[in-house]
Amino acid sequence: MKICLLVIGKTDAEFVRAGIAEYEKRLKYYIPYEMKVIPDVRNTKNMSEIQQKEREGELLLGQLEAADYVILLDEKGNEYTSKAFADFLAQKMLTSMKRLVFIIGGPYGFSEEVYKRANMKISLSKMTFSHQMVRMIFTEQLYRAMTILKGEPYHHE
Ligand SMILES: C[S@@+](CC[C@H](N)C(=O)[O-])C[C@H]1O[C@@H](n2cnc3c(N)ncnc32)[C@H](O)[C@@H]1O
Repeated sequence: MKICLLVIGKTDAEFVRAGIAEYEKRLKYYIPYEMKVIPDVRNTKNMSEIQQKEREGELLLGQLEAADYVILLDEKGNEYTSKAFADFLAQKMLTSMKRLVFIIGGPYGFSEEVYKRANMKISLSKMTFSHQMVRMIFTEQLYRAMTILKGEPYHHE
């Protein structure tokens, strides 16, 4: 199984880029992983919030394959402990699933079409993070999950 993280727009802040790069490097020892960046539509046209969400939604859906299991990172999703999230990933790895796709929304969240396509929603907290920060926090949680599954000490440090 491969894990794909779909995000919208380049990572602007250098400290976020550095954090993502660090956890991506570590994660790749455990599982095939890639972060795919969808172009930020804000820079191309003067769009309303709804138009932007819909266009981003079309671009996100265009990246998906029919067999993908799609999980939205969303404040209104189910909350997991890191251990429960690791167990969830372990279950998915036991199946014949080829690709598990996590998606982080843009500044205004997801369009209705994206919500309809999703298999589930996961919340990292009840608080709202910037879509840029979420990519770093989530990459760290993926890495943490892998170390939990391998019984490595990172989770307790
Ligand atoms: C600034 S937030 C968008 C907030 C928007 N008002 C909404 O209703 O979703 C941008 C993206 O970051 C992600 N995000 C922010 N906080 C999150 C959290 N606590 N848990 C999971 N994802 C979060 C979501 O993917 C969200 O679409």
